[in-house]
Amino acid sequence: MSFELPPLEELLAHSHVVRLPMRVKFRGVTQREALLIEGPEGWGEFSAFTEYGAAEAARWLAAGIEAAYQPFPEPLRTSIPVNATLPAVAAKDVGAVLERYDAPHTIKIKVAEQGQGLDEDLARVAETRRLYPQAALRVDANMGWDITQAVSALKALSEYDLQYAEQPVPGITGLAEVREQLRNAGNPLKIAADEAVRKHTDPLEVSRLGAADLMVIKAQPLGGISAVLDIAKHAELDVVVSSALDTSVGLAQAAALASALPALPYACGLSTGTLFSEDVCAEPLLATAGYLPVRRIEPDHQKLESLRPEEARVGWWRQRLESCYAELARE
Ligand SMILES: O=C(O)CCC(=O)c1ccccc1C(=O)O
Ligand SMILES: [Mg+2]
Repeated sequence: MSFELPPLEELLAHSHVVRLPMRVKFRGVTQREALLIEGPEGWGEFSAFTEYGAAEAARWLAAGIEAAYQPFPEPLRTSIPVNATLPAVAAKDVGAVLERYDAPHTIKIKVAEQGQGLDEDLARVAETRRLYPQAALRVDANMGWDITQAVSALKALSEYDLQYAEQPVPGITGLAEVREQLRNAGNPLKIAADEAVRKHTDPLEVSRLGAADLMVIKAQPLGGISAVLDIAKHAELDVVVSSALDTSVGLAQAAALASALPALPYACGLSTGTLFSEDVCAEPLLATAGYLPVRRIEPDHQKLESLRPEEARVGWWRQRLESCYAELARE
Protein backbone atom coordinates (compact mmCIF):
# COMPACT_ATOMS: atom_id res chain seq x y z
CA MET A 1 0.00 0.00 0.00
CA SER A 2 1.23 3.45 -0.85
CA PHE A 3 -0.34 4.96 2.30
CA GLU A 4 -0.75 3.95 5.92
CA LEU A 5 -3.39 1.33 6.74
CA PRO A 6 -6.11 2.71 9.01
CA PRO A 7 -6.80 0.66 12.18
CA LEU A 8 -8.94 -2.45 11.63
CA GLU A 9 -11.43 -1.37 14.33
CA GLU A 10 -12.01 1.90 12.52
CA LEU A 11 -12.71 0.08 9.23
CA LEU A 12 -15.10 -2.36 10.91
CA ALA A 13 -16.91 0.47 12.67
CA HIS A 14 -17.53 2.23 9.34
CA SER A 15 -18.44 -0.83 7.24
CA HIS A 16 -21.82 -1.67 5.72
CA VAL A 17 -22.62 -4.94 3.96
CA VAL A 18 -25.15 -4.84 1.13
CA ARG A 19 -26.67 -7.31 -1.33
CA LEU A 20 -28.00 -5.99 -4.62
CA PRO A 21 -30.60 -7.86 -6.67
CA MET A 22 -29.84 -8.22 -10.39
CA ARG A 23 -32.26 -7.97 -13.29
CA VAL A 24 -30.49 -10.66 -15.31
CA LYS A 25 -28.14 -13.46 -14.34
CA PHE A 26 -24.49 -12.45 -14.77
CA ARG A 27 -21.39 -14.57 -14.04
CA GLY A 28 -23.82 -17.16 -12.75
CA VAL A 29 -25.17 -14.87 -10.01
CA THR A 30 -28.47 -13.09 -9.51
CA GLN A 31 -27.35 -11.11 -6.45
CA ARG A 32 -24.19 -9.17 -5.75
CA GLU A 33 -22.76 -8.64 -2.27
CA ALA A 34 -20.37 -5.87 -1.25
CA LEU A 35 -18.88 -4.32 1.86
CA LEU A 36 -18.82 -0.53 1.73
CA ILE A 37 -16.49 1.56 3.88
CA GLU A 38 -17.11 5.16 4.85
CA GLY A 39 -13.83 7.03 5.24
CA PRO A 40 -12.62 10.60 5.59
CA GLU A 41 -12.55 11.14 1.80
CA GLY A 42 -15.81 9.37 1.00
CA TRP A 43 -17.01 5.82 0.37
CA GLY A 44 -14.97 2.85 -0.83
CA GLU A 45 -16.06 -0.59 -2.02
CA PHE A 46 -14.68 -4.01 -1.12
CA SER A 47 -16.49 -6.64 -3.20
CA ALA A 48 -14.04 -9.38 -4.15
CA PHE A 49 -15.99 -12.25 -5.70
CA THR A 50 -17.03 -14.63 -2.94
CA GLU A 51 -15.00 -17.56 -4.31
CA TYR A 52 -11.68 -15.66 -4.04
CA GLY A 53 -9.21 -16.50 -1.25
CA ALA A 54 -7.80 -13.93 1.19
CA ALA A 55 -4.54 -13.23 -0.66
CA GLU A 56 -6.34 -12.37 -3.90
CA ALA A 57 -9.22 -10.56 -2.17
CA ALA A 58 -6.74 -8.39 -0.24
CA ARG A 59 -6.02 -6.41 -3.43
CA TRP A 60 -9.70 -5.53 -3.62
CA LEU A 61 -9.67 -4.41 0.01
CA ALA A 62 -6.66 -2.18 -0.65
CA ALA A 63 -8.67 -0.55 -3.45
CA GLY A 64 -11.68 0.05 -1.19
CA ILE A 65 -9.58 1.52 1.62
CA GLU A 66 -7.74 3.77 -0.83
CA ALA A 67 -11.05 5.14 -2.18
CA ALA A 68 -12.30 5.92 1.33
CA TYR A 69 -9.06 7.38 2.68
CA GLN A 70 -7.41 9.06 -0.31
CA PRO A 71 -8.73 11.78 -2.58
CA PHE A 72 -9.67 10.75 -6.10
CA PRO A 73 -6.97 11.67 -8.65
CA GLU A 74 -7.09 14.92 -10.59
CA PRO A 75 -9.54 14.22 -13.44
CA LEU A 76 -8.52 14.82 -17.07
CA ARG A 77 -12.15 14.42 -18.21
CA THR A 78 -15.51 14.88 -16.49
CA SER A 79 -17.37 12.01 -18.13
CA ILE A 80 -16.35 8.55 -19.34
CA PRO A 81 -17.52 6.88 -22.56
CA VAL A 82 -18.92 3.49 -21.58
CA ASN A 83 -20.24 0.34 -23.22
CA ALA A 84 -23.54 -1.35 -22.49
CA THR A 85 -23.00 -4.90 -21.20
CA LEU A 86 -25.20 -7.64 -22.58
CA PRO A 87 -25.22 -10.88 -20.56
CA ALA A 88 -25.51 -14.20 -22.42
CA VAL A 89 -29.28 -13.95 -22.82
CA ALA A 90 -31.41 -15.55 -25.54
CA ALA A 91 -31.63 -13.60 -28.81
CA LYS A 92 -35.31 -12.89 -28.19
CA ASP A 93 -34.43 -11.04 -24.97
CA VAL A 94 -31.64 -8.86 -26.38
CA GLY A 95 -33.94 -5.93 -27.18
CA ALA A 96 -35.49 -5.84 -23.70
CA VAL A 97 -32.13 -6.00 -21.90
CA LEU A 98 -30.49 -3.33 -24.06
CA GLU A 99 -33.49 -1.02 -23.80
CA ARG A 100 -32.45 -0.35 -20.22
CA TYR A 101 -29.31 1.41 -21.49
CA ASP A 102 -29.75 4.97 -22.69
CA ALA A 103 -28.70 5.17 -26.37
CA PRO A 104 -25.56 3.00 -26.20
CA HIS A 105 -22.82 3.72 -28.77
CA THR A 106 -20.82 0.63 -27.78
CA ILE A 107 -22.10 -2.78 -26.64
CA LYS A 108 -20.17 -5.66 -25.07
CA ILE A 109 -21.80 -9.04 -25.62
CA LYS A 110 -21.05 -12.07 -23.47
CA VAL A 111 -20.40 -15.23 -25.50
CA ALA A 112 -19.17 -18.81 -24.90
CA GLU A 113 -21.37 -19.18 -21.81
CA GLN A 114 -21.23 -22.64 -20.20
CA GLY A 115 -24.01 -24.85 -21.51
CA GLN A 116 -24.60 -22.75 -24.64
CA GLY A 117 -23.38 -23.27 -28.20
CA LEU A 118 -22.01 -21.08 -30.97
CA ASP A 119 -25.49 -20.91 -32.53
CA GLU A 120 -26.74 -19.01 -29.49
CA ASP A 121 -23.76 -16.62 -29.64
CA LEU A 122 -24.29 -15.97 -33.34
CA ALA A 123 -28.01 -15.36 -32.80
CA ARG A 124 -27.34 -12.96 -29.87
CA VAL A 125 -24.72 -10.97 -31.78
CA ALA A 126 -26.82 -10.92 -34.97
CA GLU A 127 -29.84 -9.60 -33.06
CA THR A 128 -27.72 -6.91 -31.38
CA ARG A 129 -26.33 -5.84 -34.75
CA ARG A 130 -29.84 -5.76 -36.22
CA LEU A 131 -31.14 -3.54 -33.41
CA TYR A 132 -28.04 -1.31 -33.20
CA PRO A 133 -26.62 -1.06 -36.75
CA GLN A 134 -24.35 1.89 -35.85
CA ALA A 135 -22.96 0.66 -32.51
CA ALA A 136 -19.45 -0.62 -31.93
CA LEU A 137 -19.81 -4.26 -30.83
CA ARG A 138 -17.31 -6.28 -28.83
CA VAL A 139 -17.56 -9.81 -27.40
CA ASP A 140 -16.27 -11.29 -24.14
CA ALA A 141 -15.83 -15.07 -23.90
CA ASN A 142 -14.39 -15.11 -20.35
CA MET A 143 -11.94 -17.89 -21.40
CA GLY A 144 -14.88 -20.09 -22.47
CA TRP A 145 -13.31 -21.52 -25.64
CA ASP A 146 -10.24 -23.57 -26.49
CA ILE A 147 -7.98 -22.28 -29.26
CA THR A 148 -9.62 -24.16 -32.13
CA GLN A 149 -13.12 -23.20 -30.98
CA ALA A 150 -12.08 -19.58 -30.50
CA VAL A 151 -10.59 -19.21 -33.96
CA SER A 152 -13.63 -20.65 -35.73
CA ALA A 153 -16.14 -18.84 -33.48
CA LEU A 154 -14.40 -15.48 -33.94
CA LYS A 155 -14.20 -15.94 -37.70
CA ALA A 156 -17.96 -16.54 -37.77
CA LEU A 157 -18.76 -13.70 -35.34
CA SER A 158 -16.57 -11.27 -37.29
CA GLU A 159 -19.32 -11.15 -39.89
CA TYR A 160 -21.12 -8.74 -37.55
CA ASP A 161 -18.18 -6.32 -37.48
CA LEU A 162 -16.54 -6.56 -34.06
CA GLN A 163 -14.37 -3.93 -32.37
CA TYR A 164 -12.47 -6.61 -30.42
CA ALA A 165 -12.78 -9.95 -28.65
CA GLU A 166 -12.05 -10.12 -24.92
CA GLN A 167 -10.24 -13.15 -23.42
CA PRO A 168 -11.45 -15.82 -25.89
CA VAL A 169 -9.26 -18.50 -24.28
CA PRO A 170 -7.37 -18.91 -20.97
CA GLY A 171 -3.82 -17.71 -20.51
CA ILE A 172 -1.43 -15.31 -22.15
CA THR A 173 0.11 -17.61 -24.75
CA GLY A 174 -3.42 -18.78 -25.62
CA LEU A 175 -4.38 -15.22 -26.54
CA ALA A 176 -1.25 -14.81 -28.65
CA GLU A 177 -2.00 -18.06 -30.46
CA VAL A 178 -5.62 -17.13 -31.31
CA ARG A 179 -4.51 -13.70 -32.47
CA GLU A 180 -1.79 -15.20 -34.65
CA GLN A 181 -4.09 -17.81 -36.22
CA LEU A 182 -6.72 -15.19 -37.03
CA ARG A 183 -4.12 -12.95 -38.62
CA ASN A 184 -2.71 -15.83 -40.67
CA ALA A 185 -6.25 -16.39 -41.93
CA GLY A 186 -6.49 -12.74 -42.95
CA ASN A 187 -8.71 -11.71 -40.00
CA PRO A 188 -7.30 -8.66 -38.15
CA LEU A 189 -9.79 -8.84 -35.21
CA LYS A 190 -8.28 -7.21 -32.12
CA ILE A 191 -7.82 -9.34 -29.01
CA ALA A 192 -8.20 -7.94 -25.49
CA ALA A 193 -6.71 -9.52 -22.37
CA ASP A 194 -8.80 -9.50 -19.19
CA GLU A 195 -8.34 -12.54 -16.93
CA ALA A 196 -4.75 -12.80 -18.26
CA VAL A 197 -4.11 -9.38 -16.67
CA ARG A 198 -6.33 -9.66 -13.60
CA LYS A 199 -5.27 -13.13 -12.47
CA HIS A 200 -1.63 -13.04 -13.42
CA THR A 201 0.98 -12.27 -10.80
CA ASP A 202 2.49 -9.75 -13.22
CA PRO A 203 -0.22 -7.64 -14.86
CA LEU A 204 2.28 -6.25 -17.38
CA GLU A 205 3.30 -9.64 -18.78
CA VAL A 206 0.63 -9.50 -21.53
CA SER A 207 1.90 -6.12 -22.65
CA ARG A 208 5.53 -7.16 -22.58
CA LEU A 209 4.88 -10.24 -24.67
CA GLY A 210 2.62 -8.37 -27.09
CA ALA A 211 0.10 -11.20 -26.62
CA ALA A 212 -2.93 -8.96 -27.18
CA ASP A 213 -3.92 -5.65 -28.74
CA LEU A 214 -5.33 -4.12 -25.58
CA MET A 215 -5.74 -4.76 -21.86
CA VAL A 216 -8.85 -4.68 -19.70
CA ILE A 217 -8.06 -3.35 -16.26
CA LYS A 218 -10.30 -3.47 -13.22
CA ALA A 219 -9.59 -1.12 -10.36
CA GLN A 220 -10.47 -3.40 -7.44
CA PRO A 221 -8.66 -6.66 -8.32
CA LEU A 222 -5.55 -4.79 -9.36
CA GLY A 223 -5.29 -2.99 -6.01
CA GLY A 224 -6.92 0.39 -6.59
CA ILE A 225 -6.64 3.61 -8.53
CA SER A 226 -2.99 4.50 -7.96
CA ALA A 227 -1.82 0.91 -8.55
CA VAL A 228 -3.71 0.79 -11.85
CA LEU A 229 -2.53 4.24 -12.97
CA ASP A 230 0.96 2.91 -12.45
CA ILE A 231 0.25 -0.29 -14.43
CA ALA A 232 -1.28 1.79 -17.24
CA LYS A 233 1.76 4.07 -17.31
CA HIS A 234 4.03 1.10 -17.96
CA ALA A 235 1.70 -0.74 -20.33
CA GLU A 236 2.50 -0.47 -24.00
CA LEU A 237 -1.04 -1.46 -24.94
CA ASP A 238 -4.24 0.58 -24.88
CA VAL A 239 -6.28 0.05 -21.73
CA VAL A 240 -10.01 -0.27 -21.12
CA VAL A 241 -11.31 0.22 -17.57
CA SER A 242 -14.04 -2.23 -16.66
CA SER A 243 -16.28 -2.86 -13.69
CA ALA A 244 -16.20 -5.94 -11.51
CA LEU A 245 -19.98 -5.71 -11.24
CA ASP A 246 -19.56 -3.09 -8.53
CA THR A 247 -22.25 -1.09 -6.77
CA SER A 248 -22.38 2.62 -7.65
CA VAL A 249 -19.64 3.19 -5.04
CA GLY A 250 -17.20 0.91 -6.87
CA LEU A 251 -18.27 2.26 -10.25
CA ALA A 252 -17.41 5.76 -9.00
CA GLN A 253 -13.92 4.51 -8.08
CA ALA A 254 -13.46 2.98 -11.51
CA ALA A 255 -14.75 6.14 -13.23
CA ALA A 256 -12.31 8.21 -11.17
CA LEU A 257 -9.51 5.94 -12.38
CA ALA A 258 -10.67 6.24 -16.00
CA SER A 259 -10.89 10.02 -15.61
CA ALA A 260 -7.18 10.19 -14.78
CA LEU A 261 -5.81 7.99 -17.60
CA PRO A 262 -3.88 10.07 -20.14
CA ALA A 263 -5.43 8.15 -23.05
CA LEU A 264 -8.85 6.54 -23.21
CA PRO A 265 -9.29 5.30 -26.79
CA TYR A 266 -12.08 2.78 -26.03
CA ALA A 267 -15.37 2.96 -24.16
CA CYS A 268 -15.08 1.53 -20.64
CA GLY A 269 -17.15 -1.34 -19.17
CA LEU A 270 -18.70 0.81 -16.47
CA SER A 271 -22.42 0.87 -17.13
CA THR A 272 -23.10 -2.36 -15.24
CA GLY A 273 -25.21 -0.39 -12.73
CA THR A 274 -28.00 -0.96 -15.25
CA LEU A 275 -27.90 -4.69 -14.47
CA PHE A 276 -29.04 -4.10 -10.86
CA SER A 277 -32.68 -3.57 -9.99
CA GLU A 278 -31.61 -1.70 -6.83
CA ASP A 279 -28.48 0.20 -5.87
CA VAL A 280 -27.09 1.85 -2.73
CA CYS A 281 -28.11 5.41 -3.50
CA ALA A 282 -31.12 7.31 -4.77
CA GLU A 283 -29.27 8.33 -7.94
CA PRO A 284 -27.17 5.35 -9.03
CA LEU A 285 -24.18 5.89 -11.30
CA LEU A 286 -25.78 5.24 -14.70
CA ALA A 287 -24.77 6.36 -18.18
CA THR A 288 -26.60 8.92 -20.30
CA ALA A 289 -26.17 8.38 -24.05
CA GLY A 290 -23.16 6.19 -23.31
CA TYR A 291 -21.35 8.59 -20.95
CA LEU A 292 -20.89 8.14 -17.22
CA PRO A 293 -20.36 11.19 -14.99
CA VAL A 294 -17.26 11.30 -12.76
CA ARG A 295 -18.41 11.95 -9.18
CA ARG A 296 -18.35 10.63 -5.62
CA ILE A 297 -21.26 8.44 -4.51
CA GLU A 298 -22.93 8.93 -1.16
CA PRO A 299 -25.03 5.87 -0.22
CA ASP A 300 -28.46 6.40 1.26
CA HIS A 301 -28.80 5.29 4.87
CA GLN A 302 -32.23 3.88 4.17
CA LYS A 303 -30.89 1.87 1.21
CA LEU A 304 -27.97 0.54 3.27
CA GLU A 305 -30.57 -0.65 5.77
CA SER A 306 -32.93 -2.26 3.26
CA LEU A 307 -30.15 -3.90 1.21
CA ARG A 308 -28.42 -5.39 4.26
CA PRO A 309 -28.37 -9.22 3.98
CA GLU A 310 -28.95 -11.68 6.82
CA GLU A 311 -26.52 -11.62 9.78
CA ALA A 312 -24.61 -14.71 8.63
CA ARG A 313 -23.58 -12.88 5.42
CA VAL A 314 -22.75 -9.68 7.26
CA GLY A 315 -20.55 -11.71 9.61
CA TRP A 316 -18.90 -13.47 6.67
CA TRP A 317 -17.92 -10.17 5.07
CA ARG A 318 -16.64 -8.66 8.30
CA GLN A 319 -14.57 -11.80 8.88
CA ARG A 320 -13.27 -11.53 5.34
CA LEU A 321 -12.30 -7.91 5.89
CA GLU A 322 -10.27 -9.07 8.90
CA SER A 323 -8.45 -11.83 6.98
CA CYS A 324 -7.68 -9.53 4.05
CA TYR A 325 -6.58 -6.79 6.41
CA ALA A 326 -4.11 -9.25 7.95
CA GLU A 327 -2.72 -9.89 4.46
CA LEU A 328 -2.26 -6.18 3.83
CA ALA A 329 -0.72 -5.59 7.26
CA ARG A 330 1.94 -8.24 6.44
CA GLU A 331 3.09 -6.33 3.33
O1 LIG B 1 -16.81 -4.87 -19.13
C1 LIG B 1 -18.05 -4.77 -19.01
O2 LIG B 1 -18.76 -4.37 -19.91
C2 LIG B 1 -18.73 -5.15 -17.73
C3 LIG B 1 -17.95 -5.89 -16.71
C4 LIG B 1 -17.71 -7.35 -16.99
O3 LIG B 1 -17.93 -7.82 -18.08
C5 LIG B 1 -17.25 -8.19 -15.89
C6 LIG B 1 -17.83 -8.02 -14.65
C7 LIG B 1 -17.47 -8.81 -13.58
C8 LIG B 1 -16.51 -9.78 -13.75
C9 LIG B 1 -15.90 -9.97 -14.99
C10 LIG B 1 -16.26 -9.16 -16.07
C11 LIG B 1 -15.50 -9.33 -17.36
O4 LIG B 1 -15.18 -8.38 -18.04
O5 LIG B 1 -15.13 -10.44 -17.68
MG1 LIG C 1 -13.89 -9.79 -19.41
